[in-house]
Amino acid sequence: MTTNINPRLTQVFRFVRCSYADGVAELVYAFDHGEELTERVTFPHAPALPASHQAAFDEALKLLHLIAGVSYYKAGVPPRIEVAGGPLDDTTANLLDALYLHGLAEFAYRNGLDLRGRIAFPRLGAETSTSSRGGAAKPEAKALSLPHRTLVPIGGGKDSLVAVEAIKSIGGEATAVWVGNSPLIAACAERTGLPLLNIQRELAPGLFELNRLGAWNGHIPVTAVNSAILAVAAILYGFDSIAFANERSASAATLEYEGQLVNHQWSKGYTFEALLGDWLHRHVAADLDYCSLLRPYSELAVTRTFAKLTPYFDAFSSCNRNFKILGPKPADRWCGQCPKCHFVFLALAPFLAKPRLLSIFGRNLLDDENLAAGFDALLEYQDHKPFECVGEGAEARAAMYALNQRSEWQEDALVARFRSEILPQLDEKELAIEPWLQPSPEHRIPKRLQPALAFFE
Ligand SMILES: CC(=O)N[C@H]1[C@@H](OP(=O)(O)OP(=O)(O)OC[C@H]2O[C@@H](n3ccc(=O)[nH]c3=O)[C@H](O)[C@@H]2O)O[C@H](CO)[C@@H](O)[C@@H]1O[C@H](C)C(=O)N[C@@H](C)C(=O)N[C@@H](CCC(=O)O)C(=O)O
Ligand SMILES: Nc1ncnc2c1ncn2[C@@H]1O[C@H](COP(=O)(O)OP(=O)(O)OP(=O)(O)O)[C@@H](O)[C@H]1O
Repeated sequence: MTTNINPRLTQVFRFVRCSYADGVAELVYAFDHGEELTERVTFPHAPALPASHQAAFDEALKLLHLIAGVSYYKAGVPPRIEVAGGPLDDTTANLLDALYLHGLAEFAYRNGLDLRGRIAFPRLGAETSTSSRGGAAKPEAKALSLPHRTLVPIGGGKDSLVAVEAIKSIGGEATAVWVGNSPLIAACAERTGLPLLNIQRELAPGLFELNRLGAWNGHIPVTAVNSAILAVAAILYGFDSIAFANERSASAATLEYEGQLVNHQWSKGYTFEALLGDWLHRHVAADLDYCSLLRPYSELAVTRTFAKLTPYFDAFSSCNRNFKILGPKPADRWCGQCPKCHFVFLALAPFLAKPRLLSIFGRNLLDDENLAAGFDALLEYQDHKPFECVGEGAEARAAMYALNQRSEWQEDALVARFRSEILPQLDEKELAIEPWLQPSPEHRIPKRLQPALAFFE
Protein backbone atom coordinates (compact mmCIF):
# COMPACT_ATOMS: atom_id res chain seq x y z
CA MET A 1 0.00 0.00 0.00
CA THR A 2 1.33 3.50 -0.76
CA THR A 3 0.26 6.52 1.15
CA ASN A 4 1.95 8.83 -1.41
CA ILE A 5 2.12 11.85 0.89
CA ASN A 6 5.15 13.10 2.76
CA PRO A 7 3.84 13.15 6.35
CA ARG A 8 6.32 15.89 7.30
CA LEU A 9 4.31 18.27 5.09
CA THR A 10 0.89 17.49 6.56
CA GLN A 11 -1.26 19.71 8.80
CA VAL A 12 -3.45 17.29 10.75
CA PHE A 13 -3.02 13.91 12.40
CA ARG A 14 -6.39 12.17 12.60
CA PHE A 15 -7.58 9.45 14.95
CA VAL A 16 -10.09 8.15 12.41
CA ARG A 17 -11.88 5.29 14.22
CA CYS A 18 -11.35 2.11 16.20
CA SER A 19 -13.39 -1.07 16.27
CA TYR A 20 -13.34 -4.53 17.76
CA ALA A 21 -14.84 -7.79 16.51
CA ASP A 22 -14.02 -11.48 16.98
CA GLY A 23 -10.83 -10.89 18.93
CA VAL A 24 -9.39 -8.30 16.54
CA ALA A 25 -9.07 -4.60 17.36
CA GLU A 26 -8.57 -2.25 14.40
CA LEU A 27 -7.02 1.13 15.11
CA VAL A 28 -7.24 3.56 12.21
CA TYR A 29 -5.27 6.78 11.65
CA ALA A 30 -4.59 9.22 8.80
CA PHE A 31 -2.64 12.37 7.96
CA ASP A 32 -4.83 15.11 6.44
CA HIS A 33 -7.09 13.20 4.03
CA GLY A 34 -4.41 10.71 3.02
CA GLU A 35 -4.76 6.95 3.00
CA GLU A 36 -5.79 5.25 6.22
CA LEU A 37 -3.18 3.51 8.37
CA THR A 38 -4.64 0.52 10.20
CA GLU A 39 -2.93 -1.21 13.12
CA ARG A 40 -4.38 -4.58 14.21
CA VAL A 41 -4.19 -6.18 17.64
CA THR A 42 -5.36 -9.79 17.88
CA PHE A 43 -6.55 -11.28 21.16
CA PRO A 44 -6.50 -15.11 20.90
CA HIS A 45 -9.50 -17.20 21.93
CA ALA A 46 -11.30 -14.03 22.97
CA PRO A 47 -14.36 -14.83 25.04
CA ALA A 48 -17.71 -13.08 24.50
CA LEU A 49 -17.84 -9.90 26.54
CA PRO A 50 -20.52 -9.74 29.26
CA ALA A 51 -22.86 -6.74 28.75
CA SER A 52 -21.82 -5.43 32.18
CA HIS A 53 -18.20 -5.06 30.91
CA GLN A 54 -18.98 -3.42 27.56
CA ALA A 55 -18.62 0.22 28.66
CA ALA A 56 -15.30 -0.50 30.39
CA PHE A 57 -14.04 -2.37 27.34
CA ASP A 58 -15.01 0.50 25.02
CA GLU A 59 -13.12 2.99 27.20
CA ALA A 60 -10.00 0.79 27.29
CA LEU A 61 -10.15 0.28 23.51
CA LYS A 62 -10.53 4.03 22.96
CA LEU A 63 -7.44 4.64 25.07
CA LEU A 64 -5.49 1.99 23.16
CA HIS A 65 -6.41 3.77 19.91
CA LEU A 66 -5.19 7.09 21.32
CA ILE A 67 -1.96 5.68 22.76
CA ALA A 68 -0.98 3.44 19.82
CA GLY A 69 -1.34 6.49 17.55
CA VAL A 70 2.06 7.66 18.79
CA SER A 71 3.82 5.36 16.24
CA TYR A 72 2.03 7.14 13.37
CA TYR A 73 1.84 10.69 14.76
CA LYS A 74 5.65 10.75 15.04
CA ALA A 75 5.99 10.16 11.29
CA GLY A 76 4.79 13.70 10.58
CA VAL A 77 4.26 15.59 13.88
CA PRO A 78 1.79 17.92 12.18
CA PRO A 79 0.56 20.98 14.10
CA ARG A 80 -3.01 19.75 14.68
CA ILE A 81 -4.54 16.60 16.21
CA GLU A 82 -8.15 15.59 15.52
CA VAL A 83 -10.02 12.84 17.35
CA ALA A 84 -13.05 11.41 15.52
CA GLY A 85 -15.09 10.91 18.72
CA GLY A 86 -14.70 14.59 19.60
CA PRO A 87 -12.74 16.42 22.30
CA LEU A 88 -11.42 14.54 25.33
CA ASP A 89 -12.04 15.15 29.03
CA ASP A 90 -9.15 16.73 30.94
CA THR A 91 -7.72 13.56 32.49
CA THR A 92 -7.55 11.83 29.12
CA ALA A 93 -6.09 14.85 27.35
CA ASN A 94 -3.54 15.35 30.15
CA LEU A 95 -2.45 11.72 29.93
CA LEU A 96 -2.01 11.93 26.16
CA ASP A 97 -0.34 15.34 26.10
CA ALA A 98 2.19 14.06 28.65
CA LEU A 99 2.75 10.75 26.91
CA TYR A 100 3.29 12.26 23.46
CA LEU A 101 5.55 15.05 24.78
CA HIS A 102 7.73 13.02 27.16
CA GLY A 103 7.45 9.65 25.44
CA LEU A 104 8.66 11.28 22.22
CA ALA A 105 11.31 13.43 23.92
CA GLU A 106 14.18 11.21 22.74
CA PHE A 107 12.70 11.15 19.23
CA ALA A 108 12.47 14.96 19.28
CA TYR A 109 15.98 15.44 20.69
CA ARG A 110 17.59 13.19 18.12
CA ASN A 111 15.68 14.76 15.23
CA GLY A 112 16.36 18.33 16.40
CA LEU A 113 12.64 18.99 16.95
CA ASP A 114 10.99 20.83 19.83
CA LEU A 115 7.53 19.41 20.52
CA ARG A 116 6.78 21.76 23.44
CA GLY A 117 3.67 23.77 22.60
CA ARG A 118 3.01 21.60 19.56
CA ILE A 119 1.21 18.64 21.11
CA ALA A 120 -2.33 19.48 22.20
CA PHE A 121 -5.02 16.84 22.16
CA PRO A 122 -8.46 18.41 21.64
CA ARG A 123 -10.17 18.83 25.00
CA LEU A 124 -13.71 19.58 26.10
CA GLY A 125 -14.30 23.24 26.83
CA ALA A 126 -10.92 24.24 25.37
CA GLU A 127 -12.67 26.93 23.36
CA THR A 128 -14.00 28.50 26.62
CA SER A 129 -12.02 29.66 29.65
CA THR A 130 -8.99 27.61 30.73
CA SER A 131 -10.25 27.38 34.33
CA SER A 132 -13.41 25.46 33.35
CA ARG A 133 -11.70 23.17 30.87
CA GLY A 134 -12.91 19.58 30.76
CA GLY A 135 -15.71 20.10 33.30
CA ALA A 136 -15.77 18.53 36.77
CA ALA A 137 -13.33 15.70 37.51
CA LYS A 138 -14.77 12.33 36.52
CA PRO A 139 -15.59 10.11 39.54
CA GLU A 140 -14.20 6.57 39.73
CA ALA A 141 -15.67 4.03 37.34
CA LYS A 142 -17.68 1.27 39.00
CA ALA A 143 -15.99 -1.90 40.15
CA LEU A 144 -16.57 -4.92 37.89
CA SER A 145 -15.78 -7.67 40.42
CA LEU A 146 -12.87 -8.70 38.22
CA PRO A 147 -11.31 -12.06 39.18
CA HIS A 148 -8.31 -11.81 41.53
CA ARG A 149 -5.68 -12.73 39.01
CA THR A 150 -2.77 -10.90 37.47
CA LEU A 151 -1.48 -10.37 33.95
CA VAL A 152 2.32 -10.45 34.10
CA PRO A 153 3.87 -9.10 30.89
CA ILE A 154 7.00 -10.91 29.72
CA GLY A 155 9.73 -9.03 27.83
CA GLY A 156 12.29 -11.82 27.46
CA GLY A 157 14.67 -10.19 29.94
CA LYS A 158 15.41 -10.57 33.65
CA ASP A 159 12.94 -8.03 35.06
CA SER A 160 9.68 -9.68 34.13
CA LEU A 161 11.00 -13.08 35.26
CA VAL A 162 11.72 -11.64 38.69
CA ALA A 163 8.15 -10.28 38.81
CA VAL A 164 6.78 -13.70 37.84
CA GLU A 165 8.72 -15.47 40.58
CA ALA A 166 7.72 -12.85 43.17
CA ILE A 167 4.03 -13.44 42.39
CA LYS A 168 4.51 -17.22 42.36
CA SER A 169 6.16 -16.95 45.80
CA ILE A 170 2.83 -15.82 47.31
CA GLY A 171 0.76 -18.35 45.36
CA GLY A 172 -0.80 -15.54 43.30
CA GLU A 173 -2.87 -16.57 40.31
CA ALA A 174 -1.16 -15.15 37.23
CA THR A 175 -0.88 -15.47 33.47
CA ALA A 176 2.30 -14.76 31.51
CA VAL A 177 1.36 -12.46 28.63
CA TRP A 178 3.36 -11.05 25.76
CA VAL A 179 2.73 -8.90 22.73
CA GLY A 180 4.25 -9.90 19.40
CA ASN A 181 5.84 -13.01 17.96
CA SER A 182 9.31 -13.17 19.50
CA PRO A 183 10.31 -16.85 19.94
CA LEU A 184 12.72 -15.77 22.69
CA ILE A 185 9.92 -14.20 24.73
CA ALA A 186 7.73 -17.24 24.09
CA ALA A 187 10.49 -19.53 25.43
CA CYS A 188 10.83 -17.42 28.60
CA ALA A 189 7.07 -17.33 29.09
CA GLU A 190 6.90 -21.13 28.75
CA ARG A 191 9.74 -21.51 31.26
CA THR A 192 7.65 -19.69 33.91
CA GLY A 193 5.19 -22.60 34.05
CA LEU A 194 2.29 -20.11 34.16
CA PRO A 195 -0.72 -20.15 31.84
CA LEU A 196 0.19 -18.26 28.63
CA LEU A 197 -1.44 -15.51 26.61
CA ASN A 198 0.21 -14.26 23.39
CA ILE A 199 -1.38 -11.16 21.86
CA GLN A 200 -0.40 -10.24 18.31
CA ARG A 201 0.20 -6.68 17.19
CA GLU A 202 0.61 -5.73 13.53
CA LEU A 203 1.76 -2.19 12.77
CA ALA A 204 0.06 -0.59 9.75
CA PRO A 205 2.13 -1.61 6.69
CA GLY A 206 1.73 1.96 5.46
CA LEU A 207 4.04 3.14 8.27
CA PHE A 208 6.99 1.34 6.70
CA GLU A 209 6.11 2.94 3.36
CA LEU A 210 6.03 6.35 5.07
CA ASN A 211 9.43 5.58 6.60
CA ARG A 212 10.77 4.84 3.11
CA LEU A 213 9.35 8.18 1.91
CA GLY A 214 11.36 10.01 4.57
CA ALA A 215 8.96 10.29 7.49
CA TRP A 216 10.34 11.40 10.84
CA ASN A 217 11.43 8.30 12.72
CA GLY A 218 12.79 7.41 16.14
CA HIS A 219 12.01 5.95 19.52
CA ILE A 220 8.43 5.66 20.71
CA PRO A 221 7.16 4.87 24.24
CA VAL A 222 6.40 1.24 23.49
CA THR A 223 5.66 0.29 27.11
CA ALA A 224 2.66 2.63 27.00
CA VAL A 225 1.36 0.80 23.93
CA ASN A 226 1.85 -2.61 25.58
CA SER A 227 0.18 -1.31 28.75
CA ALA A 228 -2.90 -0.11 26.86
CA ILE A 229 -3.14 -3.45 25.03
CA LEU A 230 -3.05 -5.25 28.38
CA ALA A 231 -5.75 -2.99 29.85
CA VAL A 232 -8.05 -4.12 27.01
CA ALA A 233 -7.00 -7.73 27.65
CA ALA A 234 -7.70 -7.44 31.40
CA ILE A 235 -11.32 -6.49 30.76
CA LEU A 236 -11.74 -9.01 27.95
CA TYR A 237 -10.36 -12.05 29.77
CA GLY A 238 -11.07 -10.97 33.36
CA PHE A 239 -7.99 -9.90 35.39
CA ASP A 240 -7.99 -7.40 38.26
CA SER A 241 -4.32 -6.44 37.94
CA ILE A 242 -1.54 -5.85 35.44
CA ALA A 243 1.90 -6.11 37.04
CA PHE A 244 4.71 -4.70 34.92
CA ALA A 245 8.37 -5.07 35.89
CA ASN A 246 9.59 -1.48 35.62
CA GLU A 247 12.35 -0.75 38.11
CA ARG A 248 12.80 2.51 40.05
CA SER A 249 15.78 3.47 37.89
CA ALA A 250 13.49 3.73 34.83
CA SER A 251 12.19 7.07 36.13
CA ALA A 252 15.64 8.69 35.89
CA ALA A 253 16.20 10.89 32.82
CA THR A 254 18.78 9.97 30.21
CA LEU A 255 19.85 13.61 29.79
CA GLU A 256 18.59 17.19 30.06
CA TYR A 257 18.44 19.35 26.96
CA GLU A 258 17.35 22.99 26.79
CA GLY A 259 15.39 22.65 30.03
CA GLN A 260 13.64 19.41 29.07
CA LEU A 261 14.35 16.06 30.65
CA VAL A 262 14.77 13.36 28.03
CA ASN A 263 14.12 9.84 29.30
CA HIS A 264 14.35 6.91 26.88
CA GLN A 265 12.27 4.89 29.33
CA TRP A 266 9.61 7.51 30.08
CA SER A 267 6.65 5.18 29.76
CA LYS A 268 8.37 2.75 32.15
CA GLY A 269 8.64 5.55 34.73
CA TYR A 270 6.54 6.28 37.79
CA THR A 271 4.82 9.37 36.37
CA PHE A 272 3.31 7.39 33.53
CA GLU A 273 2.40 4.53 35.85
CA ALA A 274 0.44 6.93 38.07
CA LEU A 275 -1.26 8.69 35.14
CA LEU A 276 -2.39 5.43 33.56
CA GLY A 277 -3.30 3.73 36.85
CA ASP A 278 -5.53 6.66 37.87
CA TRP A 279 -7.04 6.88 34.39
CA LEU A 280 -8.02 3.21 34.45
CA HIS A 281 -9.66 3.59 37.88
CA ARG A 282 -11.68 6.56 36.63
CA HIS A 283 -12.63 5.44 33.16
CA VAL A 284 -12.52 1.66 33.08
CA ALA A 285 -12.96 -0.12 36.43
CA ALA A 286 -12.32 0.87 40.03
CA ASP A 287 -10.97 -2.64 40.65
CA LEU A 288 -8.47 -2.79 37.76
CA ASP A 289 -4.98 -2.07 39.12
CA TYR A 290 -2.03 -1.19 36.90
CA CYS A 291 1.33 -1.19 38.64
CA SER A 292 4.97 -2.15 38.49
CA LEU A 293 5.99 -4.81 40.96
CA LEU A 294 9.64 -3.72 40.72
CA ARG A 295 9.02 -0.01 41.31
CA PRO A 296 10.69 0.11 44.77
CA TYR A 297 13.91 -1.40 43.43
CA SER A 298 16.99 -0.22 41.58
CA GLU A 299 18.41 -2.25 38.70
CA LEU A 300 21.05 -3.61 41.10
CA ALA A 301 18.42 -4.83 43.56
CA VAL A 302 16.68 -6.57 40.66
CA THR A 303 19.87 -8.21 39.33
CA ARG A 304 20.70 -9.40 42.85
CA THR A 305 17.32 -11.16 42.97
CA PHE A 306 17.57 -12.47 39.41
CA ALA A 307 20.99 -13.97 40.16
CA LYS A 308 19.18 -16.64 42.21
CA LEU A 309 16.81 -17.62 39.39
CA THR A 310 19.12 -20.15 37.69
CA PRO A 311 16.41 -22.01 35.69
CA TYR A 312 16.09 -18.96 33.43
CA PHE A 313 19.79 -18.49 32.68
CA ASP A 314 19.77 -20.38 29.39
CA ALA A 315 16.51 -18.80 28.16
CA PHE A 316 16.49 -15.07 28.91
CA SER A 317 18.05 -12.17 27.06
CA SER A 318 17.90 -8.45 27.73
CA CYS A 319 19.54 -7.61 24.40
CA ASN A 320 16.95 -5.56 22.50
CA ARG A 321 18.47 -6.50 19.15
CA ASN A 322 16.50 -9.74 19.52
CA PHE A 323 13.25 -7.83 19.30
CA LYS A 324 13.55 -5.97 16.01
CA ILE A 325 10.63 -6.32 13.62
CA LEU A 326 12.91 -5.74 10.62
CA GLY A 327 16.61 -6.39 10.08
CA PRO A 328 19.15 -8.84 11.50
CA LYS A 329 19.00 -10.33 15.00
CA PRO A 330 22.04 -11.49 17.02
CA ALA A 331 23.30 -14.98 16.18
CA ASP A 332 23.08 -15.93 19.84
CA ARG A 333 20.95 -14.29 22.52
CA TRP A 334 23.49 -11.60 23.51
CA CYS A 335 25.07 -9.40 20.81
CA GLY A 336 27.71 -8.23 23.32
CA GLN A 337 27.94 -4.86 21.55
CA CYS A 338 24.90 -2.90 22.76
CA PRO A 339 24.36 -0.91 25.97
CA LYS A 340 21.84 -3.45 27.31
CA CYS A 341 24.37 -6.29 27.02
CA HIS A 342 27.05 -4.16 28.68
CA PHE A 343 24.79 -2.99 31.49
CA VAL A 344 23.28 -6.37 32.33
CA PHE A 345 26.75 -7.96 32.37
CA LEU A 346 28.00 -5.25 34.75
CA ALA A 347 24.92 -5.31 36.98
CA LEU A 348 24.89 -9.11 37.35
CA ALA A 349 28.64 -9.39 37.94
CA PRO A 350 28.62 -8.42 41.66
CA PHE A 351 26.00 -11.12 42.40
CA LEU A 352 27.01 -14.11 40.26
CA ALA A 353 30.01 -16.42 40.29
CA LYS A 354 32.24 -15.23 37.44
CA PRO A 355 32.25 -18.53 35.45
CA ARG A 356 28.43 -18.57 35.59
CA LEU A 357 28.21 -15.05 34.19
CA LEU A 358 30.72 -15.79 31.42
CA SER A 359 28.75 -18.87 30.46
CA ILE A 360 25.55 -16.79 30.09
CA PHE A 361 27.23 -14.23 27.81
CA GLY A 362 29.72 -16.59 26.13
CA ARG A 363 32.55 -14.12 26.80
CA ASN A 364 33.98 -11.63 29.29
CA LEU A 365 32.76 -8.18 28.21
CA LEU A 366 34.79 -6.48 30.96
CA ASP A 367 38.02 -7.84 29.56
CA ASP A 368 37.55 -6.35 26.10
CA GLU A 369 39.29 -2.98 25.63
CA ASN A 370 37.25 -2.34 22.48
CA LEU A 371 34.17 -1.92 24.67
CA ALA A 372 35.66 0.90 26.78
CA ALA A 373 33.49 3.63 25.24
CA GLY A 374 30.32 1.59 25.82
CA PHE A 375 31.07 1.06 29.50
CA ASP A 376 32.19 4.71 29.88
CA ALA A 377 28.72 5.85 28.76
CA LEU A 378 27.07 3.58 31.35
CA LEU A 379 29.28 5.19 34.02
CA GLU A 380 28.43 8.65 32.60
CA TYR A 381 32.14 9.20 32.11
CA GLN A 382 32.85 11.58 29.21
CA ASP A 383 29.38 10.79 27.82
CA HIS A 384 25.70 10.71 28.79
CA LYS A 385 23.83 7.54 29.71
CA PRO A 386 22.91 5.62 26.52
CA PHE A 387 19.41 5.83 25.03
CA GLU A 388 18.51 2.36 26.25
CA CYS A 389 16.92 0.58 29.17
CA VAL A 390 19.94 0.77 31.49
CA GLY A 391 20.38 1.75 35.12
CA GLU A 392 21.53 5.07 36.50
CA GLY A 393 25.15 6.14 36.03
CA ALA A 394 25.68 6.13 39.79
CA GLU A 395 24.56 2.51 40.15
CA ALA A 396 26.78 1.43 37.25
CA ARG A 397 29.69 3.14 39.05
CA ALA A 398 28.75 1.35 42.29
CA ALA A 399 28.79 -2.02 40.47
CA MET A 400 32.17 -1.29 38.87
CA TYR A 401 33.57 -0.17 42.23
CA ALA A 402 32.40 -3.43 43.82
CA LEU A 403 34.16 -5.43 41.08
CA ASN A 404 37.31 -3.41 41.58
CA GLN A 405 37.42 -4.80 45.13
CA ARG A 406 37.18 -8.44 43.98
CA SER A 407 40.36 -10.27 43.10
CA GLU A 408 38.68 -12.30 40.34
CA TRP A 409 37.67 -9.13 38.45
CA GLN A 410 40.42 -6.64 39.35
CA GLU A 411 42.75 -7.45 36.47
CA ASP A 412 40.16 -7.47 33.70
CA ALA A 413 40.93 -4.69 31.22
CA LEU A 414 37.97 -2.40 31.87
CA VAL A 415 38.01 -2.84 35.66
CA ALA A 416 41.73 -2.00 35.69
CA ARG A 417 41.02 1.00 33.46
CA PHE A 418 38.28 2.12 35.88
CA ARG A 419 40.75 1.92 38.75
CA SER A 420 43.53 3.85 37.04
CA GLU A 421 41.60 6.41 34.98
CA ILE A 422 38.10 6.98 36.39
CA LEU A 423 38.22 6.16 40.11
CA PRO A 424 40.71 8.95 40.98
CA GLN A 425 38.09 11.46 39.80
CA LEU A 426 35.31 10.00 41.97
CA ASP A 427 34.37 10.32 45.64
CA GLU A 428 34.68 6.79 47.06
CA LYS A 429 32.07 7.56 49.75
CA GLU A 430 29.45 7.69 46.98
CA LEU A 431 30.35 4.34 45.45
CA ALA A 432 28.95 1.85 47.96
CA ILE A 433 26.63 -0.75 46.48
CA GLU A 434 24.53 -1.33 49.63
CA PRO A 435 22.33 1.82 49.36
CA TRP A 436 21.26 0.64 45.89
CA LEU A 437 19.92 -2.57 47.39
CA GLN A 438 17.46 -0.77 49.68
CA PRO A 439 13.83 -0.49 48.48
CA SER A 440 12.17 2.90 48.23
CA PRO A 441 8.65 3.31 49.66
CA GLU A 442 7.16 4.78 46.45
CA HIS A 443 4.99 2.32 44.55
CA ARG A 444 1.39 1.64 43.52
CA ILE A 445 1.30 -2.10 44.16
CA PRO A 446 -2.20 -3.14 45.30
CA LYS A 447 -2.53 -4.61 48.82
CA ARG A 448 -3.26 -8.09 47.45
CA LEU A 449 0.18 -8.24 45.77
CA GLN A 450 2.29 -6.44 48.37
CA PRO A 451 3.36 -9.64 50.19
CA ALA A 452 5.27 -10.50 46.98
CA LEU A 453 7.79 -7.79 47.91
CA ALA A 454 9.22 -10.14 50.56
CA PHE A 455 10.72 -12.07 47.63
CA PHE A 456 13.34 -9.32 47.25
CA GLU A 457 14.62 -9.49 50.84
C1 LIG B 1 13.73 -3.56 18.91
C2 LIG B 1 14.13 -2.13 19.03
O1 LIG B 1 14.88 -1.78 19.91
N1 LIG B 1 13.59 -1.30 18.15
C3 LIG B 1 13.85 0.13 18.19
C4 LIG B 1 14.59 0.52 16.93
O2 LIG B 1 13.81 0.15 15.82
P1 LIG B 1 14.36 -0.40 14.46
O3 LIG B 1 14.08 0.55 13.37
O4 LIG B 1 15.81 -0.74 14.62
O5 LIG B 1 13.56 -1.74 14.25
P2 LIG B 1 12.11 -2.22 14.65
O6 LIG B 1 11.90 -2.34 16.13
O7 LIG B 1 12.02 -3.46 13.88
O8 LIG B 1 11.05 -1.17 14.14
C5 LIG B 1 10.80 -0.94 12.76
C6 LIG B 1 10.14 0.41 12.60
O9 LIG B 1 8.85 0.42 13.19
C7 LIG B 1 8.71 1.55 14.02
N2 LIG B 1 7.95 1.13 15.21
C8 LIG B 1 8.24 -0.05 15.81
C9 LIG B 1 7.50 -0.45 16.89
C10 LIG B 1 6.49 0.39 17.37
O10 LIG B 1 5.81 0.10 18.38
N3 LIG B 1 6.24 1.55 16.74
C11 LIG B 1 6.96 1.96 15.66
O11 LIG B 1 6.69 3.03 15.12
C12 LIG B 1 10.10 2.01 14.40
O12 LIG B 1 10.13 3.41 14.49
C13 LIG B 1 10.95 1.52 13.24
O13 LIG B 1 11.11 2.49 12.31
O14 LIG B 1 14.78 1.89 16.86
C14 LIG B 1 13.53 2.63 16.85
C15 LIG B 1 13.90 4.07 16.73
O15 LIG B 1 14.73 4.48 17.75
C16 LIG B 1 12.76 2.34 18.15
O16 LIG B 1 11.51 3.00 18.13
C17 LIG B 1 12.52 0.83 18.24
O17 LIG B 1 11.97 0.55 19.51
C18 LIG B 1 10.83 -0.35 19.50
C19 LIG B 1 9.56 0.49 19.54
C20 LIG B 1 10.90 -1.22 20.73
O18 LIG B 1 10.09 -2.13 20.88
N4 LIG B 1 11.82 -0.95 21.62
C21 LIG B 1 11.95 -1.59 22.91
C22 LIG B 1 12.94 -2.74 22.87
C23 LIG B 1 12.44 -0.52 23.87
O19 LIG B 1 13.15 0.39 23.51
N5 LIG B 1 11.97 -0.57 25.09
C24 LIG B 1 12.22 0.47 26.02
C25 LIG B 1 10.92 0.88 26.64
C26 LIG B 1 10.89 2.35 26.89
C27 LIG B 1 9.49 2.87 27.02
O20 LIG B 1 9.30 3.99 27.57
O21 LIG B 1 8.55 2.22 26.60
C28 LIG B 1 13.17 0.00 27.09
O22 LIG B 1 13.22 -1.21 27.37
O23 LIG B 1 13.83 0.88 27.65
N1 LIG C 1 6.67 -7.81 23.93
C1 LIG C 1 6.25 -7.51 25.16
N2 LIG C 1 5.01 -7.87 25.56
C2 LIG C 1 4.57 -7.57 26.79
N3 LIG C 1 5.31 -6.92 27.70
C3 LIG C 1 6.54 -6.55 27.35
C4 LIG C 1 7.08 -6.82 26.08
N4 LIG C 1 8.34 -6.32 26.03
C5 LIG C 1 8.58 -5.77 27.24
N5 LIG C 1 7.50 -5.93 28.03
C6 LIG C 1 7.38 -5.50 29.42
O1 LIG C 1 7.77 -4.14 29.56
C7 LIG C 1 8.46 -3.97 30.78
C8 LIG C 1 9.81 -3.36 30.51
O2 LIG C 1 10.54 -4.19 29.65
P1 LIG C 1 12.04 -4.55 29.94
O3 LIG C 1 12.69 -4.85 28.63
O4 LIG C 1 12.68 -3.55 30.83
O5 LIG C 1 11.89 -5.87 30.82
P2 LIG C 1 12.48 -7.30 30.67
O6 LIG C 1 12.57 -7.68 29.24
O7 LIG C 1 11.69 -8.18 31.55
O8 LIG C 1 13.92 -7.16 31.36
P3 LIG C 1 15.30 -6.53 30.85
O9 LIG C 1 15.39 -5.18 31.47
O10 LIG C 1 16.30 -7.48 31.34
O11 LIG C 1 15.24 -6.45 29.35
C9 LIG C 1 8.53 -5.34 31.46
O12 LIG C 1 7.46 -5.45 32.37
C10 LIG C 1 8.32 -6.29 30.31
O13 LIG C 1 7.70 -7.49 30.70
